Amino acid sequence: MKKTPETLTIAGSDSGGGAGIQADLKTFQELGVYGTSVITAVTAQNTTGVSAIYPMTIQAVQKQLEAVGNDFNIAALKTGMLFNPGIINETARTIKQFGWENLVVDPVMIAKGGAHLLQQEAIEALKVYLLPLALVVTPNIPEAEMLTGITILDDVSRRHAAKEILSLGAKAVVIKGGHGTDPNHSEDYLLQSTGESIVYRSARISTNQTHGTGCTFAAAVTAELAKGKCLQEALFVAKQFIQAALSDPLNIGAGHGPTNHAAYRERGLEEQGVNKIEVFY
Ligand SMILES: Nc1ncnc2c1ncn2[C@@H]1O[C@H](COP(=O)(O)OP(=O)(O)O)[C@@H](O)[C@H]1O
Ligand SMILES: Cc1ncc(COP(=O)(O)OP(=O)(O)O)c(N)n1
Repeated sequence: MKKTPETLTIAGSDSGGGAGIQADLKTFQELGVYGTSVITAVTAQNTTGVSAIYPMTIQAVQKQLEAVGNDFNIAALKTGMLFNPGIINETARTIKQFGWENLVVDPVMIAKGGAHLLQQEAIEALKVYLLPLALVVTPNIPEAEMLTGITILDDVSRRHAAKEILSLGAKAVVIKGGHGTDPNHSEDYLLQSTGESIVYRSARISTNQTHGTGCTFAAAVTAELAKGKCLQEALFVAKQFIQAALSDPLNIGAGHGPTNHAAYRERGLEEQGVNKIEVFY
């Protein structure tokens, strides 16, 4: 009997479909896993920005988590926009209750247009309650800076920030390079609690179709973990997936358009040219 791995995303809804729950479910589907979802907030959002945020009540989050936990066999899960300390506490409590492993924490804080998707006072709750449960945390550069107070200017400060995040209890951290200053490359830096580090480097694609890159990347990692890949392999596939999604733009909307979630499946595993991923140990 065919057994499709079951996954969960705990995140906000993006009415524009490029980030949040919508990006996660599309990515899960593309990578061949079954996706369930717990919605933490509804955002009114399109490619030009976020115009309103409606957080769910803690009870609404709790009921969704229970419904999923009582019926599905979650092989891997991710968190995205969690918005406030109450939702974070409830999420952490339930993850422990159901014994869910393979947790990918994408510490979503600020959308591209500047909207705050995490309250300032929730950063502490994220650090104290959620990060210690994570198999991997996937901050972008500004999020890593907010979590640590360290300004990331070069490889040394990036490693320093990664170490600081590991000290909060996560087993691994990937500081993503989309906000980096290298005009030619985007580098994602993995540091594991074992001390092992890997750099995943791709060509930087010149495009404004970048809405939801972080959500899509973390969802791809989650899908691959659910299929039984180790973290290092899951990150490699996720980097390939996002590179394909960026290099074949859909050109939708007037602002930062969504990435193309179908590109990886449609174009296959192109490992040359713009889709080449280099790995440095
Ligand atoms: N212009 C780009 N070209 C190539 N890869 C990119 C580009 N922008 C982002 N990425 C990749 O997308 C993923 C998400 O990174 P990032 O944009 O830093 O996250 P976020 O969306 O959370 O801000 C990473 O794998 C990063 O390397
Ligand atoms: C509902 C929702 N969740 C997360 C985000 C942020 O997504 P991200 O992948 O970091 O992409 P950008 O906002 O930076 O494009 C969001 N916008 N909405």
